[in-house]
Amino acid sequence: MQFVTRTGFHDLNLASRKAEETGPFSILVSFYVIRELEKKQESKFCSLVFVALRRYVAVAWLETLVGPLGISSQPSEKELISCLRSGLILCNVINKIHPGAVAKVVECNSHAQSLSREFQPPPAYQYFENVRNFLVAIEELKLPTFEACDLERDNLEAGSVAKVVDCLLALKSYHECKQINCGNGNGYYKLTRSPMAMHSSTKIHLQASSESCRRLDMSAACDNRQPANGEIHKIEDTIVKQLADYMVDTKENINDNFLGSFQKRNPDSIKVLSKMISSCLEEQLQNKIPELKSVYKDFIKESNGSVVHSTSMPLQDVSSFGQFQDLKDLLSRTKREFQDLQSQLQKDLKNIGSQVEEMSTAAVQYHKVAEENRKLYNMVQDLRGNIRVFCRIRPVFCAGTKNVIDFIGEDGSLVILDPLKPRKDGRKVFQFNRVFGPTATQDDVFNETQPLIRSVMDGYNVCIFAYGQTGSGKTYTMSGPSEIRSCTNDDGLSLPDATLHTVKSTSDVLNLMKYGEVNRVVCSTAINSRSSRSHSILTVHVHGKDASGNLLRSCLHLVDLAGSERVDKSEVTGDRLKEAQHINKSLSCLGDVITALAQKNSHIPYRNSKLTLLLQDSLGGHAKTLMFAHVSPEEDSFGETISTLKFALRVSTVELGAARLNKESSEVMQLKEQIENLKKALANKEAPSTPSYKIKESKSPFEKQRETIERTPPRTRRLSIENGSGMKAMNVEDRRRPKTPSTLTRVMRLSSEGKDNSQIKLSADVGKSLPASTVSEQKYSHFQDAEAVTKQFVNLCNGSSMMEISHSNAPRSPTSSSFQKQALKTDCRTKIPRLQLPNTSEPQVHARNGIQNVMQSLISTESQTANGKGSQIRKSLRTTIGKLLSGSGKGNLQKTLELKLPVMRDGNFHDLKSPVVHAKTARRESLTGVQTSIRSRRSSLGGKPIESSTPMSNNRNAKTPPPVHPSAKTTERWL
Ligand SMILES: Nc1ncnc2c1ncn2[C@@H]1O[C@H](COP(=O)(O)OP(=O)(O)OP(=O)(O)O)[C@@H](O)[C@H]1O
Repeated sequence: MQFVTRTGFHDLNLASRKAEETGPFSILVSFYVIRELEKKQESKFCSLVFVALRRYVAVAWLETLVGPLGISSQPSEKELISCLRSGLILCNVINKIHPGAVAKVVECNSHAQSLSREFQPPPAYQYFENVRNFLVAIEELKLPTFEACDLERDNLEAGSVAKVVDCLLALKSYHECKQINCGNGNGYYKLTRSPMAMHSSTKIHLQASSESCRRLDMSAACDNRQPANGEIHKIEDTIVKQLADYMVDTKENINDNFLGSFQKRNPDSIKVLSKMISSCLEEQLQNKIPELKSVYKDFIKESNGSVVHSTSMPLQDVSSFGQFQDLKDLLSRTKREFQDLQSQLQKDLKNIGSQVEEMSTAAVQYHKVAEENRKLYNMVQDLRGNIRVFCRIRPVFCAGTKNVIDFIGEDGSLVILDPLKPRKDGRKVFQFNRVFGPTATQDDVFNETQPLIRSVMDGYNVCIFAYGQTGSGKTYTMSGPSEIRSCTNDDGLSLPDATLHTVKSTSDVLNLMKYGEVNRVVCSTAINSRSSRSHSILTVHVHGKDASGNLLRSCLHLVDLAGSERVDKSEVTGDRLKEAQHINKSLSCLGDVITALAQKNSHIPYRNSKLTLLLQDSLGGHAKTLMFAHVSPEEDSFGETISTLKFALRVSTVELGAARLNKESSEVMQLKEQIENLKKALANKEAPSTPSYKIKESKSPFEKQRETIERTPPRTRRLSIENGSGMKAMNVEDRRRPKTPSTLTRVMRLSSEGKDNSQIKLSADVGKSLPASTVSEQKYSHFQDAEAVTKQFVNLCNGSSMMEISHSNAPRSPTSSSFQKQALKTDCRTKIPRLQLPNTSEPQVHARNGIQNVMQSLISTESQTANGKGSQIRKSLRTTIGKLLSGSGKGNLQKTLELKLPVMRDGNFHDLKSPVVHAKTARRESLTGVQTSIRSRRSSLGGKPIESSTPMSNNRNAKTPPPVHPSAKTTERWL
């Protein structure tokens, strides 16, 4: 507002002072100005003006009771105090309101005189008595009082007159209230207090006296005045502006003329102003009371948690009201702050919630990743073939013995404390795949071990061995808590050599274990009362077929090693001492082997002890190996414990390579069987005493084929499953002889029995033309070349590497065939004796394909054995069989067909399965656009199809075996 901006503090004082000096109307004007100033928070100015206004009101009221006071109607503070100093007026006033309130009023003889002699102070004792009695009466009425000395001073203190005025106005309100309510005390009385006093007051007087009827004075607090209408509002603004301008302009000269001149200039405005101020006051009074009532109730409610039930509003004094306002402000401020805090809290909670959500998501992902890591780690471990190491700690037997085990982690960590060192320095940390504490049960151990046992059933070799100090619980782990051992061999049972027993049930295995334990020497030492004096190895061989007919061969070694022991501790002597030395020695050898394996040395000293020799396959092969490292937790075993754990750590670093599955597909098994049969047949041929091969009269296709062969001696192709020695007999001419296609002697007939035409039966009607109805293009095809057969053979193989076959570079040319020596190994250990096959000298033998050729060779060699000429195994057959046995060509397994060939067994011919590639034929046809004719032939190496009638010289696919030194003994291994 213009006025405010142009009015400083000095101006406010001036306005206040001048306002005190103006008449009633000017008071109203000033009051209005005050209201406006209050709006603009010019509180000091307002307060000063308001103090003056109240003083005038009080004086006016006194005069209505006791008549003229002899001072002006708008007296200064000093005038008022001087007037009241005798106390006579005060006593008269209160006696009028409350008769007898001051029983004895000291009448001053000179009172009348004093009225005429203004400003003459009466004797002190007089007014002192009166004032004191007045104050007592006021106190009894529980109205605001003042100090008697407030009337004594000539130099008035700030606020002292205000107290006197407050008291008078309170008395006035009381009087009015009493008049209204006829003295029943339940009404309101209006209590006013000087703004100065309100601001300085700090106490809240919550008095709900039934006697005192109190009312809140709204005049000082009202800031809610609303103009009656828009016109008034405009005029009001104009008046205020003019007043302000005037006051500022005249500054020092605001006096009684102020309003006069103002009225002159704005005669209508004065009327309006008067009306406006009156209505304003009334409105304020009427409107503010209920509003404050509710505010007050709210305040009480919020402060005390209780609701004030009263028909009349409990009154406080003015100071209480001021403090109430302050508290209200404080409350609203606090509310706002609280709301801010609440909203901030909500935000923070929201943020925290989202952060927690993020963290939980991250945690879930972390767990997933951790789980995946664990799987991958295990996978890597599997691929590397590390020996798994479990550590088991047996319980402490002697209570009170210090335990060296400090911590056992779920993740396989183990912390050992050196008893001779302080805890901080003596901690040694180890990490294994799993650590079983003293409370772990056999079930716990078994649950962790079970997957390995399952692996045995899947065809893997598994070795589980228990290592550790004597008495640390190896036998307990491997055999369980049942203690069925016997130190003696009373029943005479002895197992001098290990033998294999067929077991059909678990009890069979347990019985065998019992046998082993009975046979095991156990004796008492200073460390273990039932100390095992030997290693115990139980091997379970598993042979079986899975649902697909694949053959599984695996074994499980359960090794309970004798414990390493310090003889000074075990206190053994004599034979026990020797046993201990042997035990320690073999364990030391085991340690050497482990060290060599861990360091990947080229030489692994397996042969240094029977133990390591026995465990060779498990430690250096492709088995799955698990070690249980056993430790005793006692303090005095600390040295051995550390040694065991270090050894176990070294073991855990040994890489065995990926475990190998010992599974043979049914096709491979059948092929092996064929080879076995062939070997037998060849052996029969070779044996000089063996009678010549007799062919029974039979109407079977193969018998017909054999008859045909006899009638028309075929140009057999030399086939051999041979070793290098077979090359000695290789005829160079034979090797150079070109491959000659045979006449149509072999017809493949697609079997319609198979689900997908996957079986082809070979008809051995050599030399016979098949009826057109059976030799159709769909059902028959030529078996082109031995290599084609052997390639299919390879395709059928799913990777057994346990067989060893020697081979030489045999020629492809279909020359006279003969079997040479062949060496066959299974399981890398079982060696099948080489077969020496007789050579054939027949130059014009028809070429035979694949296994069929082998059969033909077998048949032909029957009559040619006497010639003593060595036959050759074709290089291609050998090579492909080699590949087959080394496991290549798995991928085509699904597309392969099976060839059934008749083989001779026990003097009779039986069907023998051999593979052919139907899919390959189809592919060839699709690529060349030429359908495979019965009469067309094709080199297995991709040569062009040739007619069966093509002269031998035209066969460009014929190959000559490379020259080989006769003394060469080349063997190749497929592992
Ligand atoms: N986990 C276990 N809980 C309860 N007792 C156990 C445990 N491990 C071992 N023991 C007990 O400790 C003693 C020694 O165990 P055990 O004979 O298996 O030790 P060891 O390592 O095979 O000894 P040694 O090498 O001398 O043959 C036995 O009495 C056995 O019952």
